[in-house]
Amino acid sequence: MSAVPDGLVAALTGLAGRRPLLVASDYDGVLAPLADEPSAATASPGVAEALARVAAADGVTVALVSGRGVDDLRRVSRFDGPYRWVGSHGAEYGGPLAGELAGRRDALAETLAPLVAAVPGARLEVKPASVAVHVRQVTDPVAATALLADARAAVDPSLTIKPGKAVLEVAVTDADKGSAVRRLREDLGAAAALYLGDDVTDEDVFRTLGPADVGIKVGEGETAAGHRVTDPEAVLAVLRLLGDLLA
Ligand SMILES: O=P(O)(O)OC[C@H]1O[C@H](O[C@H]2O[C@H](CO)[C@@H](O)[C@H](O)[C@H]2O)[C@H](O)[C@@H](O)[C@@H]1O
Repeated sequence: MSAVPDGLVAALTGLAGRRPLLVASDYDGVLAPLADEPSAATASPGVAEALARVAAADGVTVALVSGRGVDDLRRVSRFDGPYRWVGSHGAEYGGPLAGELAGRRDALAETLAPLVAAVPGARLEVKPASVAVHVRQVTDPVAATALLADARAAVDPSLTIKPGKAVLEVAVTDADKGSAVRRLREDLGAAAALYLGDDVTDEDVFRTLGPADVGIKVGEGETAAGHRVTDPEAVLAVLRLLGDLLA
């Protein structure tokens, strides 16, 4: 099977004629293969060039929409282009977050730190608007599942819980990627949008897409996206094809 299924080639061909066009993508598991350590998730070779080519087309805006904080996303991706940077699942939009959130986030980190410290391999990631409990490197699956359940039970139930791949995030804002992409579209007056994502939080975006848009789920699992590709390698093929169609 070709990396880009025929139905998706047709959809991208139609999309390439629309302006203004928003091309938005999640990062981890999409533009970068998943890695054991969050800081080791470097972008797939060729992706930076493919994204830059898409962004160079007239009337096209590329946006990076990540659960990571924007500073972290810039550092780990090493992308450097005329992109819109949306971080912290949409909470960081057009600039850093207000400082008062940091106190609530730090209190949350204090609550979760002892739980994480008690499970070998678990890791606590403190981000601008959330705290993530990672279990990718916990070798005992029972301990991993129990830690995620304990973390959920330990926090104020009014906080926003975001499950993901071997991770549970607790956020001090109720931002979501779907609202962020809707806002991007309004800012740009976009006639159509493309969105690529692989995880639970990306479904908030797929659910907002309309008939003129193209949603692409990367990998397995239930999705509201209209299209699917297998992995980040196939994402590179999609971006290269889109670059050709826009040229
Ligand atoms: O919205 P994304 O750009 O996909 O970011 C989602 C989370 O990605 C990172 O965690 C995930 O990727 C790690 C590196 O591959 C992996 O080790 C971890 O198991 C995954 O859950 C990041 O660390 C989180 O902050 C992001 O929210």
